[in-house]
Amino acid sequence: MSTLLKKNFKIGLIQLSSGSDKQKNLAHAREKVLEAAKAGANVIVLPECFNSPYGCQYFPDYAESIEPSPPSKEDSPSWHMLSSAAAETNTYIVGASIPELEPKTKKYFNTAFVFNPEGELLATHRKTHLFDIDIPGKIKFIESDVLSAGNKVTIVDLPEYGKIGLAICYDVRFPELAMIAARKGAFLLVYPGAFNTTTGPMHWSLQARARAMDNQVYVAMCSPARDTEATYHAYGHTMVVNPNADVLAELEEKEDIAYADIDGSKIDETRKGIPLYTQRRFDVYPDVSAGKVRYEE
Ligand SMILES: NC(=O)CC(=O)C(=O)O
Repeated sequence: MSTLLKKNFKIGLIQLSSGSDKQKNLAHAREKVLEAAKAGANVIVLPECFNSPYGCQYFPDYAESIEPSPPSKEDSPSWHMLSSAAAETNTYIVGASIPELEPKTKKYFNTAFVFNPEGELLATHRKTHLFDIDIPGKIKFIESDVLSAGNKVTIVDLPEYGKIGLAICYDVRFPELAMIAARKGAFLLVYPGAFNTTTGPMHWSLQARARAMDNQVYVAMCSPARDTEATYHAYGHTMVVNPNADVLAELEEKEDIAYADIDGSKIDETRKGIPLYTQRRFDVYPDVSAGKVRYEE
């Protein structure tokens, strides 16, 4: 058995097609979770903003409050759908993400959840790096016009399997989060994310493979399906990459589910062949996981 992963399992990533009707989005997401579980997935991932279209103009209307925990069904129907689907299917669900309204501060966040097979919430992650970019003539998107940023590295212990690192979309461009999670023992980094048709072809696969290669861990990136009628055109290409940076599964742009086997021996084999973990020179440069890190396990 692997040093990091207690038991091999199948991951299912749902490249969900969502529209403007939240109730329909939730019902549809639930159906797809049942489908993935029926196909044998033990850990199921949903994409960034699965209960709404992706765009700053939508966040306030679709936002839910998740405090106190558990929230009421009225305050957070998405939370309750994820919890009951996890319990019904006996799976772990990375239910990511939804716009969250923090009642106390009236701030909005882009928040992902992890539920266990009993339907209990194990962790939340608020997108830590907001998607503020301006590529002239191509795309301008300023998430910070509406959203506030989370402020921690999120590492979640799935008791049956081991630790995963969880972050959202633009977070993947900041290798520090991945390095910290991997050095704290994560075997898999999960990124629900909605790249677009400009940045997706440039960097989606490169980011996934780079985070996997640098850290010798599995990486799972889960996108919404592309909707060309929407204001934001998601790239799609949901993918799973192994610790040697090989792409194990990749979708196109339409709705579908990607499956991959997560095998602990592949991590050990990769790290034995190329032993980065014993060769780092922390006498020459600092270890980002050793300093003052705000993280949650
Ligand atoms: N949507 C995002 O948060 C990030 C993205 O599209 C990109 O980094 O490119």
